[in-house]
Amino acid sequence: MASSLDDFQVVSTIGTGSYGTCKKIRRKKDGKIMVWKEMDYGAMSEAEKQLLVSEVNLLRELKHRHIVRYYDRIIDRSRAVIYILMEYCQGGDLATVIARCRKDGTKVDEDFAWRILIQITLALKECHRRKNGKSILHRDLKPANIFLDRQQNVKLGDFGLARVLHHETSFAQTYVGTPYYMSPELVNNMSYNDKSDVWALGCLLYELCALHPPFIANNQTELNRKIRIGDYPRIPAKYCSELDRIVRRMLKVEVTTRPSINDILRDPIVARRYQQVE
Ligand SMILES: CNC(=O)c1c(C)[nH]c(/C=C2\C(=O)Nc3ccc(Cl)cc32)c1C
Repeated sequence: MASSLDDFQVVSTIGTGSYGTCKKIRRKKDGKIMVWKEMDYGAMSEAEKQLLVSEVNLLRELKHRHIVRYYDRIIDRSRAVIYILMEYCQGGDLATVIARCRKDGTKVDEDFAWRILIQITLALKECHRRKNGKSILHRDLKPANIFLDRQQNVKLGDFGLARVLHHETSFAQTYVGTPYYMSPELVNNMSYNDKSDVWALGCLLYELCALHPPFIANNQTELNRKIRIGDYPRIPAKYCSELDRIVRRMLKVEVTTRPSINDILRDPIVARRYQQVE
């Protein structure tokens, strides 16, 4: 039976972004804690609304232990708002973890970094696995879209909708984030592909260790130049050379020499760590 707004009680607001607002909610019938993401589609064109519907339908297909579970959607046509109901991740997001480490002057444990690498790689493997010809590329991999459940398992969230939100006429086009994770092929106006997610994963791992992205600049032109060159300092010395080597593989400027998600999982170092993490 389809959900309705009256089936839920809002507990608190847990995040806001260019897309809308995230709220912690409780289902009245059984007390189950969930999250809904409220998105105002009133300013969207018909094409964008169609894209939003197809993206949300794709979310329904993604059932994986390292992907934030999609449960349902509620459409309030009177207010032109869609509510996307998803799994609650008690550990919050990785952006908050990194900000806390920066504030406290601490670093994340190496084991945690390996767990993030392996579990997000497994999530991306599921997304890149072709489903009736449709590959679900994430397009917006960043610390704020990586979540932790109560058992510190890692979950990839906030899917696909990036294509709608970054659409040229979309209300969310007021781009709030600097695209630190933009791949060289995107800087060169080539198409997004599954190795662009690998580049973004490399940037994410680098930022998790160094507490800042690999490529930083004061303006887009300078950032694009640095990304094209692909030059950046090693991750902090406290992290082993094996982790540094994996990050360097993912940050290969040339797409053809950059590993695929399956190449990463086949890497002997990752395979050995995989046994410890899963
Ligand atoms: C400080 N962060 C939090 O307290 C927090 C917690 C405990 N959960 C979240 C966010 C989500 C959460 O718990 N489940 C989610 C599913 C999709 C999206 Cl886009 C976000 C979430 C956040 C931002």
